[in-house]
Amino acid sequence: MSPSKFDASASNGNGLQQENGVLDSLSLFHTEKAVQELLQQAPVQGLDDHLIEFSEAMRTVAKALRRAAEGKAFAQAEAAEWKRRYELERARNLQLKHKDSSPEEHVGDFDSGRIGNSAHQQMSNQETVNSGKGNMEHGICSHDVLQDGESDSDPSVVYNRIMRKASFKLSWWCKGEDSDQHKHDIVSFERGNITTAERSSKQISLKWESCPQTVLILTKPNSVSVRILCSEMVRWLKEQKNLNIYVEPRVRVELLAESSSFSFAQTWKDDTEISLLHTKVDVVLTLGGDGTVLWAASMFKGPVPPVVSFSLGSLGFMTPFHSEHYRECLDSVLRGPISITLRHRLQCHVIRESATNEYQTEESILVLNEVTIDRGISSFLTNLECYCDNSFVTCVQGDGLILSTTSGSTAYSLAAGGSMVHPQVPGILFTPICPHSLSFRPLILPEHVTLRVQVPFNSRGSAWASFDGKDRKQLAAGDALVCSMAPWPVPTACQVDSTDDFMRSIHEGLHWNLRKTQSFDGPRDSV
Ligand SMILES: NC(=O)c1ccc[n+]([C@@H]2O[C@H](COP(=O)([O-])OP(=O)(O)OC[C@H]3O[C@@H](n4cnc5c(N)ncnc54)[C@H](O)[C@@H]3O)[C@@H](O)[C@H]2O)c1
Ligand SMILES: Nc1ncnc2c1ncn2[C@@H]1O[C@H](COP(=O)(O)OP(=O)(O)OP(=O)(O)O)[C@@H](O)[C@H]1O
Repeated sequence: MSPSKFDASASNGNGLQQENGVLDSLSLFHTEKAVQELLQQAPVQGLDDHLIEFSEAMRTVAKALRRAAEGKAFAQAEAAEWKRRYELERARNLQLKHKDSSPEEHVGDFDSGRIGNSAHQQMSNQETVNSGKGNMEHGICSHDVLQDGESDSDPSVVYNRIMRKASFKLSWWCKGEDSDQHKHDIVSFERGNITTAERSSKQISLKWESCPQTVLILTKPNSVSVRILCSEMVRWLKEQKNLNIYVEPRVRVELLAESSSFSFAQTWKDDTEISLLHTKVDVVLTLGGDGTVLWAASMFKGPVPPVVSFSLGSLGFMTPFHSEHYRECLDSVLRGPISITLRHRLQCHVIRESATNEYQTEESILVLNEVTIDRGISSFLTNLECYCDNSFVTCVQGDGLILSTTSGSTAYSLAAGGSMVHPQVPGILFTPICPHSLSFRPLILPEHVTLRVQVPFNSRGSAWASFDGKDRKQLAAGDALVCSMAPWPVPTACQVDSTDDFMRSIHEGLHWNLRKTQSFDGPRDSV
């Protein structure tokens, strides 16, 4: 036995306090490392059976500790979300209190109309608070007036400015029913009788309760046609609709290079300002292909304003609007109501092996299409242990695994043999990539599960996770990726409704089931 192996087994023995059943986590950390080192060494002839048993036990302990770390990570995420809600609520109460004490001032502010644009080339760092009546009061989601606080740092900021986010209401829309077709405001499961009358797959409709005032335009880079359309659209939105317009810093530079008259276009300076965009922007417009929609979604790490996507790409699965008709389309969107597809996103946490003791995860990443765990440049099969709510699912040995949303079901997952699923279906697709097995079929799991993909210690190589095709992260042996449905979907505006748009996309974009119709001419069933 080599000296290192001897040391490892010795330290393992010391670290386990088996007598009273209490595990010293720090010692375990070293123990686990030692076991890994031990396992990485070539097997020695006649290795003691007890040592093998012992290393198996160590693996089990390591797994248990990792699960505890993951549980903690989720608890932290949940606590952060509750804290955020609490702070919103507190800010709202403070504001209401303030309102009560000086009603005229606010009525005056409210009536003063749109925001002055001139001084706002850069988005201010102001804290924006939601004075709405709580997220769930009016429906699935409802926004109310937003008010900017004061900034004492930036002299270009106009003080006491009211930044109002347009308020809207989402409701189920039952196709074929008369009246004004806008039915129940909110799904309720608290009526005593269980019915399935209000199915989640019904069309969702967005009705503005106050006029949208601010749009964010995101564009595909390096495209002449996109650049031309963007400057035309920015001008039209300003001159005809008198809207506040945000663009990316790159786009603002391009606009100003074209004409200094675009100085009204606002932008942001840093990530903090990007993180506040959702509190200011009423509608997001994308000019590009599906990649631009993914880009838009990735800018919002929390709630996402309604997204209206103009098609200037090759496929355009999620871009239903034709850019030639942008005026009519925007007229109708700004007037409302709009049919909406609520596209679910997945929230992914990478949990490092070292997090076992540190109880830490990296910042979570939200994906609109999918997270892929593949073998990267490694020539070995992936070896991915998969768990669903802690139940073992399977071990993926092949090129990798795709965990996809239903929106992403028509992207990479489709290419790997997964089903195409209507984007309004709340589920998570579990699609292997080139599995080296004859019996591995893709799965679709319910929306509420938590999936964990673990690179086992005996894996020959690392795995790589990529998020909507971007941000590759290496997963070494012992690392895990934990994934569940995010609470912030991406509301995308439909051209007709979510089913019609989906069908049109699979027919026009993918030529689904295209076949020449068989002629009547020929043999027939005899009667
Ligand atoms: N073998 C494959 O099919 C494959 C391989 C890698 C990545 N992708 C997909 O590309 C996406 C990234 O897109 P990108 O535009 O940044 O990269 P990209 O420029 O390489 O485009 C990928 C293609 O996928 C299409 N696409 C993207 N999302 C789609 C969706 N939800 N439904 C139908 N088609 C969709 C795009 O229109 C584009 O034609 C990834 O999320 C992944 O789904 C697919
Ligand atoms: N605003 C943006 N900033 C940076 N990158 C972007 C932006 N919008 C899109 N991209 C990236 O540019 C790439 C191409 O974008 P997009 O998919 O929209 O165009 P396309 O490839 O021409 O269209 P299609 O996907 O329909 O073939 C994508 O990888 C996307 O992530």
